[in-house]
Amino acid sequence: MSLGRLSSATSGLLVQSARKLHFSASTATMRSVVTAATSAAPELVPTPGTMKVKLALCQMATSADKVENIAAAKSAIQEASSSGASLVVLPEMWNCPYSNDSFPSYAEDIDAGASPSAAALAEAARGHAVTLVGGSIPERSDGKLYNTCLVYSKEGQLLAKHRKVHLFDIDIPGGVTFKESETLTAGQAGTVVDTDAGRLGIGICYDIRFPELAMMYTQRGAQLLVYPGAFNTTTGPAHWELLQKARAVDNQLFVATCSPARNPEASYQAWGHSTAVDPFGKVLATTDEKPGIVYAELDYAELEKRRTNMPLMQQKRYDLYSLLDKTL
Ligand SMILES: NC(=O)CC(=O)C(=O)O
Repeated sequence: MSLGRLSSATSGLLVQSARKLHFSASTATMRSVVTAATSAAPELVPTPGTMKVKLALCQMATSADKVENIAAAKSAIQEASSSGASLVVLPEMWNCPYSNDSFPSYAEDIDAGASPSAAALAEAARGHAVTLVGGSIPERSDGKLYNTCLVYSKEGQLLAKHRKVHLFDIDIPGGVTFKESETLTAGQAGTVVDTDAGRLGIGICYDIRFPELAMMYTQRGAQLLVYPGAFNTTTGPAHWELLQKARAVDNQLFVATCSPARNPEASYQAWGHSTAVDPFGKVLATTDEKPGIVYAELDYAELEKRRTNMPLMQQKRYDLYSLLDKTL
């Protein structure tokens, strides 16, 4: 399945769901609402064949020096590959400090071929023959900025580009205040991509808080959800692991996150704790806030096992959920 077809199919799914919601809301009688709701069960795309994958989550130290950050990314990919990883993940915003002051000046135009960060990722993926989920970088496109993740094949071919769809705009007094929307624009589509390391659903950081996105990826047959992310010292201890376990258990698939290491000098204190969770909610591997690489062995046969033991997908009451707001 090509990226284009998967991407447009996924965004098609979004549009389709929106249409269904609109239809239910504008229907006058309960009878017609019931008709709409009973046809709401989504088509489930089967997961691809099973395989075992060695995953590496590169919790890089990042600084204000882009050249240094690119060199650090290359060296982390090389180390991960030398340790036998076939799937390598980088953190959110690995080429710059995580701040609205930095995003515009570090942004690169990927589509115009003017992106030293993207060129380095392609070269490293090809040179070390790894599937690479290249964290994210600020992308400039048509006068707008996006928080963008690039996925490369082991031949160095760009397979997918995911722009963070849920921007991180929060205000927790005494904790953390951040408004990505001051500089960034939200992406408009989800991303499911077939790779040599399985079918991946891609989200970036705050995207993990939205179960609907993960659920749609699951319906498209994803085996692993990958979230490059930079939670912080307020939300990290409270929600980081909880959300990963929740997405894994709700959807009975693997979840992986990759954070930058904490930089005590930075205005934004990243939580770190890059983690891999299995379909039963078990933490396979994790770390603290310091730089390092987290490795995990993923066996996609686990999805089938857990989904047979506990057939949640078949037991869902799609016929009921969209009626709850009418009947409660
Ligand atoms: N940085 C993010 O996008 C998300 C985050 O820190 C949180 O959800 O908490």
